[in-house]
Amino acid sequence: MAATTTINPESAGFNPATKTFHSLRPPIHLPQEDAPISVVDYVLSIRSASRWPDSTAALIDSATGQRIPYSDLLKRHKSLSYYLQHVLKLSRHDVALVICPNCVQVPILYLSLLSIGVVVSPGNPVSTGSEFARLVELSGPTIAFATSSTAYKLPKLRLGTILVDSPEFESMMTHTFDLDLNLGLGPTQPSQSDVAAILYSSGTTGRIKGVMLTHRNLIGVVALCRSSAVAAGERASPAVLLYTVPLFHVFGFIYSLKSVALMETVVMMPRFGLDGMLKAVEEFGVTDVAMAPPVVVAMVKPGSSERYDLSSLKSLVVGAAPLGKDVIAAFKAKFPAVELAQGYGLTELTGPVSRVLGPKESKKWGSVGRLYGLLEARIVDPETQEFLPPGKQGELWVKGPTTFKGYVGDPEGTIDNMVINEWLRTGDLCYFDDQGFLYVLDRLKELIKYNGYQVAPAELEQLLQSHPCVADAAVIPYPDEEAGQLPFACVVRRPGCILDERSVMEFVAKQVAPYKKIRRVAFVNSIPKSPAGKILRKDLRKMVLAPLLTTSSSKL
Ligand SMILES: CC(C)(COP(=O)(O)OP(=O)(O)OC[C@H]1O[C@@H](n2cnc3c(N)ncnc32)[C@H](O)[C@@H]1OP(=O)(O)O)[C@@H](O)C(=O)NCCC(=O)NCCSC(=O)/C=C/c1ccc(O)cc1
Repeated sequence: MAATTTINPESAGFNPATKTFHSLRPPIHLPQEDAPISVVDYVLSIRSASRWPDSTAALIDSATGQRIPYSDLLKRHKSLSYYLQHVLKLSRHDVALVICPNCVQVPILYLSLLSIGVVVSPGNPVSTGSEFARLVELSGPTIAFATSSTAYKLPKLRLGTILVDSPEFESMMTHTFDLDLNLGLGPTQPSQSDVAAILYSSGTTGRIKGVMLTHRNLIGVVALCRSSAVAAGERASPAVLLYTVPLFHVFGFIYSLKSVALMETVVMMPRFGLDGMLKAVEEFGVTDVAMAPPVVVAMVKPGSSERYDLSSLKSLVVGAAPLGKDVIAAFKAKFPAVELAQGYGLTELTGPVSRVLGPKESKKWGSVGRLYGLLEARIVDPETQEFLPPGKQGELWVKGPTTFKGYVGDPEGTIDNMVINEWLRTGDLCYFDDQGFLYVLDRLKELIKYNGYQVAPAELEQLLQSHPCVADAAVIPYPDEEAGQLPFACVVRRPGCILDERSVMEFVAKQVAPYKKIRRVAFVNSIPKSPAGKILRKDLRKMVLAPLLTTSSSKL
């Protein structure tokens, strides 16, 4: 890390007077805040300035090869919007749950719901019935959109559940209604301050939280993504993107909007598999892939990708969790022509905060890039709350128009802890170097990242404690080369009870989505706690994990 004395604050974008980091990217202009436009109006206005023809493929289904050109996407969006508004009678502020794997219908559904002011609330289709019940309780949807393989898990809603993989849904998108192409939304026209989406994020308390994002927030991130595309320079042909990241989390959610704005072709894979992804890259000439670190780990394994022609590939945008330097080195050696662009983002900031841009910046191994144009940042000492200069580590705080509106049903409580004078506390331990590159070192908040998904230890601890043979339990992250971290349970058995590792894991697995499963168990005599009863996780990590790991304990 650079020493503070050698740092020129200006080259890091740091203002010593305000102790604030400013973006080094070109400024970005957003529409007037009171302009009556939705994020869809904004996306479509950018799209209409694109130089690519409407015959460009908007969406490709990797399994069937079905291609939907932009001309058709727009027609489908108009028809579906009409149907939702005039037949189903959905209106501004209604909430729609969307429980679907990645498929070509979802971006069209998002556009249509957002354009008529319906709040889109996407959830993970592998969640359990009780997890869905909690989402419904939080966001109060009137309708759900799901697939035939997920719908059975959803509670009954006022307007029921529409299956997006049904012939009926296809006809909602393709029926030629007597359309006034300008939908004439009148009073249903969303305003920028309206909530546009509720995304779900794991709370450290174990209760899932609904993160409210406004149309203004989404307009902000579409503008950020567009500025990156402009900075990256013109392409000879439209970019062909493949998302391995799910459309129900912020990374995939905002990418589905920005791809329409930039007229990118998106290849959809319903379920991730490395071979399926590489085959799709070869078959559809994919240029860019959005992914979480485990996919990079899989790609660098010897023999994993050699039989595919990946020459179309220009860049990988990697976010959702840290990427190890050894994996970056292996990737660079194996794919020297492919840019590995790390990014950093979080749901409460509508996704992107920083990213690496272009081949020169991608040489900064381990950095998650520079701040996006609309954002400011501070590095704050967690003990003293002092604002720190480049080269010093502290909690990252971020300010900008993409800061979320609040958590559903918790207007004051949680947001007050997270947002201080418009500054969002990220809960991540970071530093900026002398050129404004951001590095994420650790998480201050108690969350495990499994395959780029957040897992709250508290949620699993509550489940474990409900087992009749468990006297006490704590869950900590266990480092794993492929998944990043695994949920690891430390369990105190009740005297006289027989309880083994397998039964602990099965007990939890039955009640949670697969990514939250406990994947290792240790039996201990007690869980170290503070006098106030708080689990001393650092002590537990040292006590339980250090003997199990051959790597240095600083990695824990
Ligand atoms: C492609 C991954 C890395 C691996 O996929 P996988 O191999 O299918 O594994 P999963 O983790 O999805 O699945 C876990 C378990 O669920 C199972 N599963 C799986 N899909 C099924 C199924 N449809 N049916 C039934 N069982 C199943 C799966 O089999 C497995 O079961 P098990 O055998 O117990 O391990 C996948 O995990 C993944 O995409 N993770 C990324 C998550 C993600 O996007 N997180 C983003 C959060 S938002 C964020 O951080 C924003 C960052 C950001 C950064 C920069 C920006 O510019 C903007 C934003």
